Amino acid sequence: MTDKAIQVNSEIGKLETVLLKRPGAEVENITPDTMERLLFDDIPFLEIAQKEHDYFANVLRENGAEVLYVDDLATDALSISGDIRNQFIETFLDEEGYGLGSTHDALKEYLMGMDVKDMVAKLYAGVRRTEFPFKNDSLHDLAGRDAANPFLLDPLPNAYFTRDPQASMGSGMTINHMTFKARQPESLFTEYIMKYHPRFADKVDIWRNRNFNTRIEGGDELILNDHVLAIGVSQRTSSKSIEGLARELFNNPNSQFDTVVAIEIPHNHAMMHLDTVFTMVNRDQFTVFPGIMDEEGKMNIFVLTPGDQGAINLQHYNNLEKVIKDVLHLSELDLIFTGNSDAIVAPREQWNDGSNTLTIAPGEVVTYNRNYVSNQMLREHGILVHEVISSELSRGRGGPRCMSQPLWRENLN
Ligand SMILES: NC(=[NH2+])NCCC[C@H](N)C(=O)O
Repeated sequence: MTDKAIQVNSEIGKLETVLLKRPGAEVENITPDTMERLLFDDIPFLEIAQKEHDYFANVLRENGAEVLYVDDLATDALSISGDIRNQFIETFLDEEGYGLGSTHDALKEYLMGMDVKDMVAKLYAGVRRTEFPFKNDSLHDLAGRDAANPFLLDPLPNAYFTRDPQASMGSGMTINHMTFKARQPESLFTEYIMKYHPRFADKVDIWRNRNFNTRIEGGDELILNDHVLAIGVSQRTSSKSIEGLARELFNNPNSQFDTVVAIEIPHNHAMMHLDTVFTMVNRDQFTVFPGIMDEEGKMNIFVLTPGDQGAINLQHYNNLEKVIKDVLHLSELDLIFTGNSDAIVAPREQWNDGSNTLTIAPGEVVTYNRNYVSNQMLREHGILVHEVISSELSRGRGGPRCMSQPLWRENLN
């Protein structure tokens, strides 16, 4: 591989290029009945969510980052040829359970008849039964389906959390098999972008593809430095995927990663990913939600390193501070607790992604303005905080880190 298209050797190096998805019609295709299945706690007001998202994108641009939009890249990649488009639609429909039959044929005809940009927007927004003249359902299409669901293809309202379908890691990426059906199609877009978009094709190491059936999501994948990762063992990422990824990274000559810190966190909706409770904001500073530790401050942490003949060594620890200091060779570590560890403020601000900071340079972060206690804590610890507006975006349970996929960060010296 001559030139690289991805360079992410830390969580904190100056952000140069970032991938976002502006919330679209998909967000208005959530209903009270589907909300839970679609992983939302409320229905955002799209117009305001878009304004907030544009504000976020502008803060990143003003601070020197190139902002790319995933739907634009997908449109470019799928515009390359009818064959690529055909293959994509066949896979998409097949994964949605329309491998053959009259619904498959009708959906395919409808989607392939669109302008590519509209087709991409439609796949994110979802396709309703009543949208196009629909011939007879076949038994195959109806059996086992929820007849009350007005959507033939469900909307993908979580797409604006671009962190999760994949994770940039060194010169490559993991393209993720996501946990819930509601999000699984999202990483198919990443796969096609990485495979066909001229900016990325043949320039990205794929450490793990989405065809594995064990789950992993980008919110759990933290790049602590050019050879150490922290990965959450969580509702969304299994120990099996972590082991598989570690094995690949330790044995692939293009990878420099030799240490994976697997951090077990509670399996629940408020803390679905490691980055909702633990993020890196500077070389020796991290945010932490106190609720991930027991009363004695302990938790389950496993450090994976290469063993003999492709095996993996595993060590168990329970003190997060000590492990991070060891793997990063630091003498001191500053842990900044969400909501100042207050019994009410900490869980409230964690719920609104108070720990989900996006670091745009060492000691410089983007956070939601609603988490004012955590933001104040960050400032008191010397961090430069850029606040973004957050009333509607936060209803999907994700913050600035979740809403961004760095593709290029300046290397630290
Ligand atoms: N990296 C993150 N913390 N992402 C948050 C994703 C939130 C989204 N509603 C989900 O449940 O999947």
